[in-house]
Amino acid sequence: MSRICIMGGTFDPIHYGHLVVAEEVRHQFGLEKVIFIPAARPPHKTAKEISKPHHRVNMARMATATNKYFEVSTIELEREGPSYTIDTVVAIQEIYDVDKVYFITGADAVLEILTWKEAERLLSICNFVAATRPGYDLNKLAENLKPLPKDVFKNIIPLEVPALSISSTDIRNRVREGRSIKYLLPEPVEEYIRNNNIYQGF
Ligand SMILES: Nc1ncnc2c1ncn2[C@@H]1O[C@H](COP(=O)(O)OP(=O)(O)OP(=O)(O)O)[C@@H](O)[C@H]1O
Ligand SMILES: O=C(O)c1ccc[n+]([C@@H]2O[C@H](COP(=O)([O-])O)[C@@H](O)[C@H]2O)c1
Repeated sequence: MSRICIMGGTFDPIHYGHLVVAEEVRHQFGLEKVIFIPAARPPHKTAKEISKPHHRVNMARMATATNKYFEVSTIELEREGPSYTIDTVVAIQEIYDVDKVYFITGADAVLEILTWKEAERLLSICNFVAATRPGYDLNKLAENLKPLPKDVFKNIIPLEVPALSISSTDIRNRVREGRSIKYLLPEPVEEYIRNNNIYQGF
């Protein structure tokens, strides 16, 4: 039975914050594969702010090309409607014949998980890794997720990762304002953003 992990995100664009979290989880849990899954329509974000899926997929592919454990799946782009994680996890479990997948979130996302579709069921079929992220306090996890039964809450595994105060929002703002994005994301992605004029009009 394979041990695989999903890193879901809007990835607009993918950056070193995502990559360092994914690599840390892969190594700590001895996972065979990390599948980056760009969301077609992230449930909590409005469509007009988001770049076209093919750009986000291309950037994710470039960023992950040098890590043999990383791959990118377009599974959420092939589905209609909002990209709910519960649907993705169930589909991945069927495709890979895994018992429980690991799903990675940063602290900001996991602190809001009770607003996700079928949160309790999702947490009971997954191992959820909650990575530390600068600006968000994982110590609030127990307080925020108090309504969850204890045996479900225990499926959330907090993990300290090297702190990178990088966000896609900041990168988009920098591009729009003509500021440098060097060293915040892999060079091929930086070049792709430049060549395709992404984020200029955001
Ligand atoms: N610097 C970071 N450190 C830890 N986790 C992160 C970091 N950046 C993103 N993540 C996590 O990666 C996942 C995907 O994030 P997402 O693609 O929305 O990036 P983002 O930088 O948060 O984007 P935006 O600024 O547009 O909201 C989320 O679970 C998020 O918490
Ligand atoms: O399933 C949900 O209801 C749900 C609600 C919000 C976010 N998510 C997922 O969480 C991941 C990170 O989301 P985001 O918006 O921070 O990029 C991404 O894979 C989203 O599809 C999922």
